[in-house]
Amino acid sequence: MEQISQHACHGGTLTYCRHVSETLGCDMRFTVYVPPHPEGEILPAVTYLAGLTCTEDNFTTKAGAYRLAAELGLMLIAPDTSPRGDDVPDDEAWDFGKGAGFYLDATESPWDRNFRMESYITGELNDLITAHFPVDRARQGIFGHSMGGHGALTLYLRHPDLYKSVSAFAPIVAPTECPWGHKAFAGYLGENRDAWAEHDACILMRRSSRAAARPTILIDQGLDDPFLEAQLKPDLFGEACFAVGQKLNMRRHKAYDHGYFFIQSFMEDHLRHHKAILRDD
Ligand SMILES: N[C@@H](CCC(=O)N[C@@H](CS)C(=O)NCC(=O)O)C(=O)O
Repeated sequence: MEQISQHACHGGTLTYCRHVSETLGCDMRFTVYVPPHPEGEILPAVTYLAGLTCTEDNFTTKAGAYRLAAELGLMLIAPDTSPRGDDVPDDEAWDFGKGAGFYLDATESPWDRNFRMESYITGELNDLITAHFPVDRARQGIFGHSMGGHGALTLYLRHPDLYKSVSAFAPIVAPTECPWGHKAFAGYLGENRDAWAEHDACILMRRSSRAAARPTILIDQGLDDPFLEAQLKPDLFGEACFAVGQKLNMRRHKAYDHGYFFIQSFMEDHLRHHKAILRDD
């Protein structure tokens, strides 16, 4: 792993990193914020998954998360949204290919060689961060925005031993029922709908048997979000949670759109949500 740059930030350090990913077959970048902490202490960590067209830098520069992360003693990890580089296949559209990895492992050619973001985030990246930063592997959470909200919800539901807390801003909750999801899943997973179902937060929630034992899930959604009706459909997730007894705090906010001004407005509540669940008992 190569350290690209390191910056003092609210008493802690923000590090931009680059490494050769074996899982994705390309160079990848990510950032890690380490809050001020006593020497030798290991810390709870929350991974943020960004949305379509984003890199590791959108959250890092626009979410306004680090002042409170410093106060709460939370590590924050911001990966990229897809494999990168000239050798990685791409699509002309902004909602498929690079910048649109959808946090799953593709099975269709030519995407299956590089587009393995689920294995990358939950495996290789997690191991790399544990090796280089003071993270408590047993106290990790995940959150995200839009496509990254889909990633956070599905990786949380698919990897319960890894992630203990989850929240999302304007998530895609039912990719099997919206145009972004149809396009991505058909491209990455082919036409097998059983494979699609494995990456749909609503279906995973309805199938889950441990909902009552899980902590509350926090979701914020702006009501002036242009993607709300056609792509995001948060009510479907509300119905799925209700059906299985999952506690859900879904908040709808008048006037807020889909962007990072919305995200930074509610960031504090998300960090406090994760800290409360990841507390050191
Ligand atoms: N294709 C449009 C929309 C893309 C979009 O809204 N992406 C969201 C995630 S779904 C985002 O976070 N964009 C980057 C940003 O706001 O910093 C664009 O590039 O303007």
